[in-house]
Amino acid sequence: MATLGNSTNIFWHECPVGKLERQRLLKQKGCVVWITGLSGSGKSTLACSLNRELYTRGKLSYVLDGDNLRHGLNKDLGFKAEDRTENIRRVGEVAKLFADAGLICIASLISPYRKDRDACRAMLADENFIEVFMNMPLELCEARDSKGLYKLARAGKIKGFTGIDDPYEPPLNCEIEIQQKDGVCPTPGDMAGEVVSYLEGKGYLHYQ
Ligand SMILES: Nc1ncnc2c1ncn2[C@@H]1O[C@H](COP(=O)(O)OS(=O)(=O)O)[C@@H](OP(=O)(O)O)[C@H]1O
Ligand SMILES: Nc1ncnc2c1ncn2[C@@H]1O[C@H](COP(=O)(O)OP(=O)(O)O)[C@@H](O)[C@H]1O
Repeated sequence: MATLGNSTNIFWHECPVGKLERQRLLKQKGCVVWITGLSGSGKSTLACSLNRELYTRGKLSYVLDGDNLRHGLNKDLGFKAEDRTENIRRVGEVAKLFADAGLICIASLISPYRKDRDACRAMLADENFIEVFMNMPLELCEARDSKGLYKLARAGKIKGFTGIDDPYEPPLNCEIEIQQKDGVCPTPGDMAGEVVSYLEGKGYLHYQ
């Protein structure tokens, strides 16, 4: 019996089919690929490209995209610091469930605060949390401005916009960093390929 947060008198119920059996069934290992970076840095692009590449290889993955989750699970949250923290905590918990289900869970959120990302890492066995930093310059993200939000933020019409008047704390020890080479951004396929190579090398795409 335990007390956790506001929940009292609660018990953990173990099911007979466990993570190992699910992984054997799927012939892969469950993990979380956590993509962090500024708005417009290419998080959703990488998430979708990686999702497609894994599917092509017969591997099951699922994308948890920050923007999309704010249409449902997280629609009660805004962008002040405590809301972002709760947003990341919830997605971290959901991602943990997907990884436990045996899937390669791809979470793509700005997740601007280091302590929030580290808290998600701490929810999983360390090697099962693969942090991917979209290290793109603000100038590039702002020039892309695919949703017109940077323009609104610069005009003061959106307050607390990440990179403009709200902080982004880059990872200190991420597993993968995606950046421009000679001023050129890798293609979506190349970005996905880099993550697939990492997963392959660490044995996530097989189960023996
Ligand atoms: N104030 C402010 N700051 C940053 N982003 C904003 C803001 N207001 C709205 N948006 C839009 O919300 C998307 C980011 O949602 P996330 O859930 O990923 O953000 S966070 O991780 O909680 O910081 C983000 O989507 P992406 O561009 O895909 O990153 C924006 O479209
Ligand atoms: N590697 C890339 N090469 C060229 N354009 C890209 C690349 N990644 C993203 N983009 C473009 O940049 C814009 C923002 O990408 P998006 O994936 O929506 O970023 P985020 O999810 O981080 O906000 C989109 O118009 C997208 O097509």
